[in-house]
Amino acid sequence: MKERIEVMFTAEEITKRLEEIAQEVYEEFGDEQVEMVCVLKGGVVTLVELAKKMKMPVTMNFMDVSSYGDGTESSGHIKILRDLDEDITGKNVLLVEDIIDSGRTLSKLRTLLIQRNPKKLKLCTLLDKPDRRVTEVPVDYVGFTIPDAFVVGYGLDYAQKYRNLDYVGVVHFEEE
Ligand SMILES: O=P(O)(O)OC[C@H]1O[C@H](OP(=O)(O)OP(=O)(O)O)[C@H](O)[C@@H]1O
Ligand code: HPA
Repeated sequence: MKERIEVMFTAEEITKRLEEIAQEVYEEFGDEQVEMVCVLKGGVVTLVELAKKMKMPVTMNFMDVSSYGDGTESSGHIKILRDLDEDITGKNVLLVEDIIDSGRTLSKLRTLLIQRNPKKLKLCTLLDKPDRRVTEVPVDYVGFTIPDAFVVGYGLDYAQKYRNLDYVGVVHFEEE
């Protein structure tokens, strides 16, 4: 099988949407400092690109959780592989993800971070796939709502590949 990638959102469309989200975030936090928390690995591209558009002072921190193997199916388990290295108590926190699918990852992370008493916690995802939702989670900023298709690019992978694409595309699996 070989993979063919069909463009869903171009680099320009994503950039424009992230600019809009940065503006919405500014309307929420104003000039107060925001701790941007990235969920590795997929969230890293969105976090970096969004951070460049933010108008207030931001700091960055990283968590690594795992819910998927090498394929396209959720394992149903979330493992914290790396935790934040700073306390978020009393801070404005913006959790940045690449995609919400079943909702398990973000829901679990949200519960975990709320227990640490941030001043405010807002959730942002580049992509939302509501058809696949198993666990509801309130998301504050959504880049694009997409149908149930397996997508790659802009941080998202298939078997660890394609994270570096500057666009988001649907993967089609074809006979060689
Ligand atoms: O809503 P869910 O069904 O929980 O799926 C979403 C999660 O799955 C992907 O991460 P993955 O575990 O594949 O790790 P990665 O970011 O390192 O690719 C994605 O980056 C989200 O974190
Ligand atoms: O569509 C997807 N692509 C890549 N990783 C994912 N993790 C959940 N959904 C997806």
